[in-house]
Amino acid sequence: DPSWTRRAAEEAEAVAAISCSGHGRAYVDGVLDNGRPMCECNTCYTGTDCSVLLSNCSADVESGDPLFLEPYWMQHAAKSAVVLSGWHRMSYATTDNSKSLELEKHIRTLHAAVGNAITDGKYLVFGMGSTQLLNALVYALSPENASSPASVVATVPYYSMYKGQTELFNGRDYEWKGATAKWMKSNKTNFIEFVTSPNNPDCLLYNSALGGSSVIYDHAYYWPHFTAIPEPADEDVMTFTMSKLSGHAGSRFGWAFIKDENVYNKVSDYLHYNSVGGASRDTQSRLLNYVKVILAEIGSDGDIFKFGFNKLRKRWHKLQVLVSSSSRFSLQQLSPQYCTYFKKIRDPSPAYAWLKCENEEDTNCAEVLMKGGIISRGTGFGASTRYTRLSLLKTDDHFEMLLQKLKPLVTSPDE
Ligand SMILES: C=C(NCc1c(COP(=O)(O)O)cnc(C)c1O)C(=O)O
Repeated sequence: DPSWTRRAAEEAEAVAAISCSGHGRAYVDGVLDNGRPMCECNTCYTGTDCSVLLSNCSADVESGDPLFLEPYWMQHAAKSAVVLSGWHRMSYATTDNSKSLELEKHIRTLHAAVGNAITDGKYLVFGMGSTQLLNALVYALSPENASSPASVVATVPYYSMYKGQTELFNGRDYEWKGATAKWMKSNKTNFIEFVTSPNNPDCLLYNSALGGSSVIYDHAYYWPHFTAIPEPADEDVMTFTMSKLSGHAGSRFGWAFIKDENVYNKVSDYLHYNSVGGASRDTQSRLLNYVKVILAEIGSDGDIFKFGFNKLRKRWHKLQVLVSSSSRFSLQQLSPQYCTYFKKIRDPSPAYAWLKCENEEDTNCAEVLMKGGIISRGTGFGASTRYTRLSLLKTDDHFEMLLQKLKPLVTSPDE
């Protein structure tokens, strides 16, 4: 029947037409209420159509949930929709981590077009989120049957996943050894260093601190949304994620470029035993379409990087103006920088605010904010509790709620 897609298309259109008052959205697989998917509301909004603002509700800016890009895809609904047949790619991973060769081609083309990575001569592997690839790479870079395990380190403040994974998976051949600062004077062999650039939580561009042989460059945020691109990254091991490129965190898709074939083969072995290959084929089919849209819109008014940069630049500016109106808090220092993508010097547009509580008595900054109705992330970075992280990546509702709750704290009589 040539119109077998009609039901799916009509259902998708009907659900997309459910407005949820602009403070939520409905999904085709949402919980049904009278046969219609319910609205799933942004934090602090409720009601069948998300039109009710809860009083006294905390601003939740704890996670780097990239919903700031949701409006972009709503604006590109027709180009981004994908219909998959019920028999779409039912097989297990066949060869080479069950990678979509078209997706591989388009990802390499995108890096070349954006100019944020050199991918020639490097193997590409897909993972269920770049999170799955992080431990796969630690395993692959650890020496086999070495007399002592590799030391896994990162520079403070670091993304908590590195420590959490390394300790939980507790491999024989690697061990979490904390901050690079502790090891600067030691013998650099048998270290695996995570370098996050731009960094999470302070959004600065980082290089290796130890200068050792095994470095995992986590470039989750090395896209023009979040930072100037001074030059293409060209490292032996680099990870990226669709979560921060297109905002599709729920699709669980990340990738790594790996120069060394032996490391690539060990990562592939890990993925086979961990999940019979990396990311699902359904996810790859869906995301291939999004990469095509991103590529097609580069340089036009529909350029996702222009959308993301402008959104985050404005948020950062508003937050800076508010925080600088008092001495109670301070933010990380970010400077305008020349960007090879936009071909101009551009303002900062960080994914996160790394907020410091300056008052002597405010030793736990996350607690100070929590009392003021703001949920932030104050632990896990290896840093002092005088700092806490504010996510700038969520919806407009989340960001406006943050400003609303932060204002009285900044101008509080406690000062
Ligand atoms: C969502 C958050 N971090 C995602 C993240 C990830 C995870 O990305 P995934 O591809 O979605 O698994 C990897 N690397 C860095 C530096 C990250 O910050 C967060 O910190 O709240």
